[in-house]
Amino acid sequence: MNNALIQAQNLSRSYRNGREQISVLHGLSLELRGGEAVAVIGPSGSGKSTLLNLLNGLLLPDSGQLQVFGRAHSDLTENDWAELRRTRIATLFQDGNLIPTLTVSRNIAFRAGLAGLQAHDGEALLAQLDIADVAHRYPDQLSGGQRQRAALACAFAMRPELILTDEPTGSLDYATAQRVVPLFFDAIRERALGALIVTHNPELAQRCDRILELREGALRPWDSAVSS
Ligand SMILES: Nc1ncnc2c1ncn2[C@@H]1O[C@H](COP(=O)(O)OP(=O)(O)OP(=O)(O)O)[C@@H](O)[C@H]1O
Repeated sequence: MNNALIQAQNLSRSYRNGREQISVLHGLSLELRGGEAVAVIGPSGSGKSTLLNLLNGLLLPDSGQLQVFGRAHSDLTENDWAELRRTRIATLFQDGNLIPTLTVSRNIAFRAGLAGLQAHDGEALLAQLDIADVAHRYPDQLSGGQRQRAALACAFAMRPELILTDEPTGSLDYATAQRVVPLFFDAIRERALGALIVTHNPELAQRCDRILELREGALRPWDSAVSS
């Protein structure tokens, strides 16, 4: 049985800027299974954000096939995508996705609530990520690293099956990253999540099951000898 969370074949996506057409992705293929962490690296402007946004339904491909949880993108309505983002796909961007008017605990409870869950493990998540002491604070009262860990706790609180993330450790100092990276991977493995991790952090990339490079519009297995 094929248990791929994502299957993409020959995807292409371009943008139009006035009369200029920018072809960003062309002939991109990808398969991601539950329990698998895949790192995506690539130069600035290569289309990494575009790819994440195709996979969470915020952008549509121009052509190609995309299946998410076994469903063809052409069969998914905007409501279906919204439901997937609420319950099954967590997207975690560098600047976090916290609601500024809610404390950290309430952000977690809210995120879990959207997925129809109660945040039973909210306190445990905060303790694991070493931010229990700031649970009562609002996002603008946190450091960049604390905010990023709070956003991570929110992403896990919704118990996603797929996590799409852009530099999940980008705002963390070295010591905090050393602590948070193993927790991040423990959470992925324990929950058998599929994770697509856009990163420039070699340590994070090396911990993934595969490293793919986005170059000239498509994903290829990363070859450090060629890329260096
Ligand atoms: N809304 C848009 N309209 C026009 N061009 C866009 C749009 N969004 C992105 N682009 C262009 O598409 C290309 C890919 O952008 P994208 O943000 O996906 O790259 P990236 O690999 O995530 O870059 P970075 O690492 O710098 O964040 C870039 O040339 C960018 O200028």
